[in-house]
Amino acid sequence: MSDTAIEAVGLRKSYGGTEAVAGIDLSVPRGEVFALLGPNGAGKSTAVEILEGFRRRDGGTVRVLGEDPGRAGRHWRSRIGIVWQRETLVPQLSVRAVVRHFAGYYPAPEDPDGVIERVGLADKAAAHVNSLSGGQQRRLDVALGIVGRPELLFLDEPTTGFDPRARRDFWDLLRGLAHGGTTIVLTTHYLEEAEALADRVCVLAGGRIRAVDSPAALGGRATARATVGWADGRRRRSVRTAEPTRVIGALAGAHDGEVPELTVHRPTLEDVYLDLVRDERAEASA
Ligand SMILES: Nc1ncnc2c1ncn2[C@@H]1O[C@H](COP(=O)(O)OP(=O)(O)OP(=O)(O)O)[C@@H](O)[C@H]1O
Repeated sequence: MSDTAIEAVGLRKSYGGTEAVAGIDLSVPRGEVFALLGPNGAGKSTAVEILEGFRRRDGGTVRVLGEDPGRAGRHWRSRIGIVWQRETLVPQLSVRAVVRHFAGYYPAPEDPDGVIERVGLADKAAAHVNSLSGGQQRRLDVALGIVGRPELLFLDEPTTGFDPRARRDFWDLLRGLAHGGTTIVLTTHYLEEAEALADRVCVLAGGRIRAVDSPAALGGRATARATVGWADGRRRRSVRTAEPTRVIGALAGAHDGEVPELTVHRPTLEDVYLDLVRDERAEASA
């Protein structure tokens, strides 16, 4: 079995005159949590749908779990889990009935009640699906995505509409899956979600990859200069430096101890993300 879950080279897709995915290379090792970030219309869904085998590509080579998703069959599909962006559309069935039904599609599913428990819906197992709140429906979507014990799980904006507590619980669930060896590809607009979960993030804009790296290192974050700020009487002073500790040491000496209103700022993931996609907006309007 290959150590690579996803390998794409020169992946392309256009809709009429719109080049949605303009030749991207991706390599995702097994067991990784890989987050795709990018503004609306960046090409994330198109790329992911090609990897899932739901959309034809115009060019490039793609291997997902060792097979070409454009040709792979049912067995391959049973090794993949998908959590869709839309709400679950099922008739008036109970949560348990829906999860049992989906479990029947897979050769070696998890116990439906165990899955319901894992997504935090145990007390809703007998409830009708259409009585669930939006966040509870998303949990059910996740249950349906993982009941087949996927080797590779795709999640499209999974925590939209979650309250903060539900989001944290959901992150723990994903961490548990990753810990168990599931490869996870996540698209999200929440940068803190990418930072909390992803081993690597890929920023896509205008159908092209702008950067791929760990959240800590993306866009040169790890080595970026820090901004040290302090109050000098009534004036606010700041300096950008590659050596913030040395600057603070000097300031502490100059102030004989406590430096008034001391702050140290390093670029956040949001700062570098906005820089990366700002370039793209400038190119688009040029
Ligand atoms: N079925 C389609 N027909 C025509 N154009 C499409 C189609 N699907 C997507 N596009 C266009 O392709 C581009 C990429 O869209 P895509 O949905 O892949 O972006 P996205 O990054 O997933 O966006 P979002 O964050 O809004 O979900 C956009 O310009 C979009 O308008």
